[in-house]
Amino acid sequence: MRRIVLSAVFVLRLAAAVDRGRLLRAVGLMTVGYLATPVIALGLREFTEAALARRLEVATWVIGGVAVLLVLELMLGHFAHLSYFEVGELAETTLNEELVRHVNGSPGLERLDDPAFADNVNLVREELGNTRTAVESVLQLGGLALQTALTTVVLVTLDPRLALLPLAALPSVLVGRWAQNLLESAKEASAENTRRTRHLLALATAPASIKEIRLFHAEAALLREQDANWSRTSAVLRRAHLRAAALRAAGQLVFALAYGGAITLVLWQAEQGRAGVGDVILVITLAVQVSVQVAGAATLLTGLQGVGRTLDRLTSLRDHGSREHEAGERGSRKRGHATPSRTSPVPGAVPAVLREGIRLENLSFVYPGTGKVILEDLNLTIPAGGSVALVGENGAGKSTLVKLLCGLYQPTSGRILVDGTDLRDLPAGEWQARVASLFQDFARFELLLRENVGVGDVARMEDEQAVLRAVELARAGRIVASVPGGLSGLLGHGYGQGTELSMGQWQTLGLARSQMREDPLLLVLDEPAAALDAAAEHAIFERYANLSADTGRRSGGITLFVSHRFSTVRMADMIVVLDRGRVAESGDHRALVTRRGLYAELYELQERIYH
Ligand SMILES: Nc1ncnc2c1ncn2[C@@H]1O[C@H](COP(=O)(O)OP(=O)(O)OP(=O)(O)O)[C@@H](O)[C@H]1O
Repeated sequence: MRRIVLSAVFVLRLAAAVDRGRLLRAVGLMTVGYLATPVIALGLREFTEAALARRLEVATWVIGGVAVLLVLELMLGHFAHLSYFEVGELAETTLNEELVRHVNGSPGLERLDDPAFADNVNLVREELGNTRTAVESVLQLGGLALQTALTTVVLVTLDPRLALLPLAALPSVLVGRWAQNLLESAKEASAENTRRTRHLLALATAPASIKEIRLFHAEAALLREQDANWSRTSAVLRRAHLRAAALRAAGQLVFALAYGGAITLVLWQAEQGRAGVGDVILVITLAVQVSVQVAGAATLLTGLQGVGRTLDRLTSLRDHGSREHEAGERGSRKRGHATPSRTSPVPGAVPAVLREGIRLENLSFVYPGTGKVILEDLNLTIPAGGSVALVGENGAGKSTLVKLLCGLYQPTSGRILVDGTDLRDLPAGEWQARVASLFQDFARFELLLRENVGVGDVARMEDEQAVLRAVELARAGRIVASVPGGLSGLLGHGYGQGTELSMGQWQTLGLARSQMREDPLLLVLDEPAAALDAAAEHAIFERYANLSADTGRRSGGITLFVSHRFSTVRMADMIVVLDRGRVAESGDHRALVTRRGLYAELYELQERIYH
């Protein structure tokens, strides 16, 4: 019950914060509407008494009044709905924004690797839609409470024993909540199975997997697996539904007995001459209203219980963020954040121009929540203004190193020094503002083409010249020409009939995105040409080698790229070979070939295959 009360208070506060005026209007309209219902019952009693006594004029006036009240009840409900519906939408938008803040609330990705956090995010995303109706539920509950109170007063004026009628409705409410808890536990117990069933359905219908599924004729196997999953889930749910139905029936039985008792009591009083026919009609009408009110309240309470759970999850996301923040503060105090750096003019400030470069000192990394060492004791100096190629087998740790350099993860031990300052001591947001990137798993922003590219530098997203320059640098002009509407053309089928692009074209736009920031201190291109043909990749790297020399001269910026194609890798000023999380060797192409180590072996192997 405490959770429901807290949820109701939270929802009302949120609604008042987003639109106090609309909320008050809805409360006023609903109060009048809800109070009309018991008054209608009183009117019906007066009408019956007047009609039976042949006081036709009074009967006509009363029934006219009842008709007006009925219309008012419906109209006010309708107008109240218009108000609270909009307040509900605004409240949901506010909570959506809060969710987005929690997911993106830290510069790193660590929180998304925490399974509990990721699970909560998924559940909140699925359930947030329900909070839209929470404002309505809370107001309706308030209205029902008022209505029941007035109904009880009217019943008590007839016979104090009739006050037991609304009380007799309480067991069905309590039992209803118990039944709901049973259902929720069953849902939670089968949550993993339900998610698996949904995942299988998504696999069988998503454009990304459908080609392989069709060619492998895997749809029957997927359906069988989905059926088996669903049978397991539905067995658990069926048992819970049966028990919940039995409990609810028991609760309703108590009320049914009280309902029968109330009618019998008033009929007996009528027989004794202590109550009129109008009173009998009044009690029958009010008893029906009480049962409707109680059933309504039980449903609304169940809904609010669900909203309470969503809010609990949101709170746990919020707490997660605070804990992370406190841990970060403690960490930076421990490292003595205030110690002035030797090379950085302002302690903790991102340098405007990179002078020395980036140094890795005994850098090791383990993904949070896992025990596997991915990078181990890396020591490396990447000079300012140079281009670096990272090579190594699949799973060697190249992308992981890239993510660490971007400040998306913190080293488990060791340091990354930017011109001598520990990256952890630089404001993460400021560092990331000087990083331009294209990741292996680049995003397909299904937006306008201008936005898809411009998001690489949000401040200049609408600057057509800046976007065109980035397009030109990435050689994406032909894509712009082929999309109807050019820069203003919509991409993808995500929410409209935009132009669908090939994988290589999406990636080329990703490249353009990475060119939006001028003079980045670090440009990372993680297999930026995996979806491009060899000639296009070669041309792009040649261009980037020249560009990085330009950027290097201006800002000392480093261009770091990951590639498996050695014909392009050889252009880099420095090549770093990673082998199972360690630096196997580093140097320029000539030095590494002369060394006749792992690089020379892999290079010669590719040369033999492709020439
Ligand atoms: N978010 C993550 N959580 C846990 N482990 C991860 C995560 N991302 C990557 N790994 C693990 O880290 C290891 C290195 O992955 P990484 O992507 O850095 O390799 P890579 O050298 O870039 O490989 P590839 O050439 O295939 O892209 C892999 O074994 C992978 O399973």
